[in-house]
Amino acid sequence: MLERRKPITLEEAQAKLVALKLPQQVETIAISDANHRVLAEDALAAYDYPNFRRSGYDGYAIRDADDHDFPKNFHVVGEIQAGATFDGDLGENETARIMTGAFVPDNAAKVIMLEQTRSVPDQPDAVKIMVSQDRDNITPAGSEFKAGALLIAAGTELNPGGLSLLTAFGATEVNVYRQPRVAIVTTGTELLQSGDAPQPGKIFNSNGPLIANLVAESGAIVTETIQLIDDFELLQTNLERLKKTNDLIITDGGVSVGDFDYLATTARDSDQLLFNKLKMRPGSVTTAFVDDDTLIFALSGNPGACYTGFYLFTEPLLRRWVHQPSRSQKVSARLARVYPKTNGYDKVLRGVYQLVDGHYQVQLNGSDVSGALGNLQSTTCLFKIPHSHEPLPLHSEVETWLLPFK
Ligand SMILES: Nc1nc2c(c(=O)[nH]1)N[C@H]1C(S)=C(S)[C@@H](COP(=O)(O)OP(=O)(O)OC[C@H]3O[C@@H](n4cnc5c(N)ncnc54)[C@H](O)[C@@H]3O)O[C@H]1N2
Ligand code: MOO
Repeated sequence: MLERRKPITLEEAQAKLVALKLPQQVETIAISDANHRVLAEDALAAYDYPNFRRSGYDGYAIRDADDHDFPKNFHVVGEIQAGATFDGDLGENETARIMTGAFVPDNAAKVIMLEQTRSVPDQPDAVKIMVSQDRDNITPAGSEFKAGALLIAAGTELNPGGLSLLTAFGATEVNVYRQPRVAIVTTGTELLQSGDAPQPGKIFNSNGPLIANLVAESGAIVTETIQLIDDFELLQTNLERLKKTNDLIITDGGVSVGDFDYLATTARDSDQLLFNKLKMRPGSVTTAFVDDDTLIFALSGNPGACYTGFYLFTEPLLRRWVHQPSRSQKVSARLARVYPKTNGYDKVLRGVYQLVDGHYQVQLNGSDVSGALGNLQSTTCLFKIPHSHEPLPLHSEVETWLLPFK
């Protein structure tokens, strides 16, 4: 007997995923491993920055009291390299040669750039300063940050610039949200592995690497990618094993109504079935369920449907896990070419977009067939054609997701 499924819309399915409570786990990791990780607490300045008065130029430090009647000779009482300090004070008409980034003597008021000075013949301990300068060329202590100031807010995805800022305050570790651990299970007795010889009736497992790369690019950890023949016991054993050490499992294929579509049965018997039939194409069989506290996405085996389902449902959830919005940008775009087919279901098509005079324009990118994979490399967006008896007129506004990594 063919099991009847209750179809829901794309938006209803997305809302069910948004309603799922996700764990809030924080871990401490080395700064060197933190690029693209998401900060779990505000990072604050541990002290004033810079924490000493710094020279902005190579030159000579002088007192305010001596800043007049140029040109005149100064007695050079020391040389301050970047990294060194200067003990004591400058006296009348005394100066210290100073390097960019070096500690400025406490009673110096200005650094005169080297270009404004001349050596004094036969007097190695003297320098002639030709003119004064309007600016003091000194970066005051605490001028960029006061102790306790917010450096980077919690919830920010760290990048090389942010990590350099934390490092400037001596940080070696950082508290970030834990990334979800994701196992990928591709199913199908027809699947070959890359390196196998082509065989009649068989196809290469192209969705395995597709999903693995998409998961990794979304900021999650791929723990393993396995390939199983269609076998109910084998599937159950592997799911039981993977549930123990993963937050999420993404399966692919075997979720329709065929005799070997065992994932459909597994989903139906799970602790919480979220959805197993969508009022949309491609990917009408896209399924999500929770079993033993592990979220399982069962994506369609058809490559176009697998790709679309990942971006619509899986990617936003993986991003929410690490407190980030989806990397897809939702916009309204105008149809640049009529999509001539009419359909009883909403369609989410693989497209390409252009920005013309400030408006996004979108059109189908090659094939709309669920099993097609030739357009995945060049697809830059997904867009929705709502179900209708008439084709949408040219320039109609359509919901569009501009895809990341494009
Ligand atoms: N009687 C019905 N048949 C089908 C229905 C239906 O409603 N009634 N739905 C069709 C639709 S729509 C879709 S989509 C597919 C979904 O099927 P599954 O998700 O169960 O996937 P499979 O049947 O396992 O495979 C579909 C297709 O994709 C190829 N495939 C599978 N895995 C991979 C992989 N890792 N890499 C590349 N290609 C893969 C597979 O060989 C099939 O050609 O069901 C329709 N049938
Ligand atoms: O669900 Mo299927 O609509 O052909 O991808």
